[in-house]
Amino acid sequence: MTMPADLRTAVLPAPRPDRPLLKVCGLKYPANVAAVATLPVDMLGFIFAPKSPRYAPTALDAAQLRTLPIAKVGVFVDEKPAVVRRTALHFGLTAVQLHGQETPEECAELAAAGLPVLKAIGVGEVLNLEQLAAYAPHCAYFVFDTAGPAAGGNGVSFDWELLRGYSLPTPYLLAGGLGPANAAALRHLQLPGLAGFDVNSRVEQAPGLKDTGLLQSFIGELRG
Ligand SMILES: O=C(O)c1ccccc1N[C@@H]1O[C@H](COP(=O)(O)O)[C@@H](O)[C@H]1O
Repeated sequence: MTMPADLRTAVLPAPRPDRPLLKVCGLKYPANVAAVATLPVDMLGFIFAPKSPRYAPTALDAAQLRTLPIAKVGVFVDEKPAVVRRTALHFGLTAVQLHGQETPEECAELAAAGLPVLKAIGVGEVLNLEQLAAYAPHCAYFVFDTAGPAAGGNGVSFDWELLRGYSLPTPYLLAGGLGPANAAALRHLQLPGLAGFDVNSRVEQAPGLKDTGLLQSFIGELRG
């Protein structure tokens, strides 16, 4: 099942030379989705992992998402590719973020079906870049997130210097505990391959409910 082009309401943004991309992840309430979509952000993320407190499908409005003219990224954890494709079609997702132990072959299968893949990589005290090479040809972006007790949304940052030696051609979003507390550091952060930032639990009032005021001040501080 290939994603029909006419059901896609947005394309996944490419890295920009003038500023870092910003993805706001973990949305679920339609009014909050609409409010965040008016901010100068590049991608919205929706969690389709049942164990997450940000699990979105029961609250989301599929018709709203299908027509929202912004890139929409569905986040899945070790989900069957057929289910990922069906969900993407139903909600009009632009791309999928695979946040579990998915293989390069699974990434390749979804990319071949017309769904750009963001592969999340949990980073601990070391980062094995050699293991990532097999994913690189099939992924639009990597998402480097802190390894932790939950698959994602742990709200904790890792040592970004681990990415200083990054040399793969795939750009990446930095994730893990990003928000107002580290906006100033992010503003000056320069790392090879860094395309932008992914914010989630540090910019919300409650799981799945983003704080638009906090986001506005974060964006202001990030972009100056
Ligand atoms: O947010 C979740 O609940 C979640 C659940 C399962 C997979 C991924 C999830 N979120 C992703 O986690 C990172 C970092 O989030 P945080 O800033 O540390 O809260 C982010 O990429 C989300 O996409």
